[in-house]
Amino acid sequence: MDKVIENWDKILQTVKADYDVGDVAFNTWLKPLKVYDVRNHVITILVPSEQVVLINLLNKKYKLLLQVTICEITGMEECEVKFISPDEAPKKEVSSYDNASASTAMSDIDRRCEEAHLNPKYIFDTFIVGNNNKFAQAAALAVAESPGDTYNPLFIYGGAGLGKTHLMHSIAHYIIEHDENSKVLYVTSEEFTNELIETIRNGNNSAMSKFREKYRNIDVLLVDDIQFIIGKESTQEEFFHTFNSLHSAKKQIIISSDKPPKDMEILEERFRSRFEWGLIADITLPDYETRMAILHKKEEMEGYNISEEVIKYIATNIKSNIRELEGAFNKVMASSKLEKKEVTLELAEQALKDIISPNEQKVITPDYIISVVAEHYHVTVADLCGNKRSSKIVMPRQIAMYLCRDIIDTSLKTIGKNLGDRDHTTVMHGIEKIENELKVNDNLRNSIDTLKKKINPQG
Ligand SMILES: Nc1ncnc2c1ncn2[C@@H]1O[C@H](COP(=O)(O)OP(=O)(O)OP(=O)(O)O)[C@@H](O)[C@H]1O
Repeated sequence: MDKVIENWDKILQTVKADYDVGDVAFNTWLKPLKVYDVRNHVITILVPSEQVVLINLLNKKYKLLLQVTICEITGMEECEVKFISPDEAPKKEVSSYDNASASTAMSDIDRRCEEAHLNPKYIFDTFIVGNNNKFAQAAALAVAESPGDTYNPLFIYGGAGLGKTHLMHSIAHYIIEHDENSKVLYVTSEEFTNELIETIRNGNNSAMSKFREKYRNIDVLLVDDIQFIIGKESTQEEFFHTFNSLHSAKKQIIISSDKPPKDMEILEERFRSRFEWGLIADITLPDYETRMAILHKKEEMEGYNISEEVIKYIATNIKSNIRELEGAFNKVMASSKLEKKEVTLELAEQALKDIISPNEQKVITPDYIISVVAEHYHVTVADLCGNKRSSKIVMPRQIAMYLCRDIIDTSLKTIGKNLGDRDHTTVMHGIEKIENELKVNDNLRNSIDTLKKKINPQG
């Protein structure tokens, strides 16, 4: 056990060097893996939840390479590598021996990134730089290299699904990796609001002091989608004081929004001027070359080999949003797997017929709503469509049902079909559950509000 744990970093680095694994593939696939247990030559490896759907790929591409390298480095005669998802890790044992082992294997940096709720895939290495975002990327890197120094605050703005969150997480990852003492906190403005609502509801001073300590006693604060605090008075007030306190202590603040401060019509002047103190960087729509590069990177990271014709078809037709571009790519791949057919132009056209409309009007589909909800709650689309019953998955699943009905009036049957072939009565129950909860739960109302604006910013 100890030998595998002790040498885990070395094992991964050796696989990388000996088998020519590129940086992006390494950071995406190998780096997040943790040793969970070693027994009778079986090495159980914990796969992070976002990658669970891709366990097949790990088995196909990396299992053998890991087995050979583990034997080489530890001197074991033979071993069997087994990948498991966090859900399969037996709960009882996690709290004792194996948990200690797993956390030993997890580096301090990984732990801090996980605590900061950062998506391991959102790093500078996986961010494609094009004409649409090169200024924002350069500004982000400059801030990451010397936080609190040059541009404070950094204000990144742009339309939905264009990479603001990816860039913010990249900054946070970079700072955590390069400064072991830095205290970095990433929140969406929705999380900030919900936490404040909860604190106010508790109604005691110590809860409020705790909240303030959490947000004011840090080195870097990243607040995503600040536009959602507009009009929420207590949240604005609290954020204003948080901002002032951090800024005057020369702590770095990074904010994202869908518009520049000057166009945020009902933003109070005191915020507008503060947001303009530092640097404002925009991200615009990606051009054709950038869309192609993003699809190629996705193809490389997920280990596919798709014809150029199909990639061009997707890049030519999906122009407005990178989240949709990725969604279209995923849909084509899922269709090929489901129908057990090769990825051809014909298959892509068929798979995307609901998304690519002839008159180029933006179409909101149930699939798109499901993907936005999945991303928002840090779960995968496969989780929402699958059978897991943990509350972390059930609630977002019911929210997806509710939003499909509420925004595009999808029939119960179609919602069920899109969410893993569920029965219409299950869907009806899910929707009712959310409707009832909305009557009494401020946090949920706030979250649904945010999701609706994300899905249909013009709505
Ligand atoms: N330049 C890029 N290179 C690679 N992937 C990108 C790039 N820009 C965006 N993406 C991907 O597109 C998806 C959507 O990006 P992201 O969530 O960062 O958008 P956003 O601007 O924060 O959207 P929203 O305003 O709706 O929250 C993510 O999966 C992200 O990794």
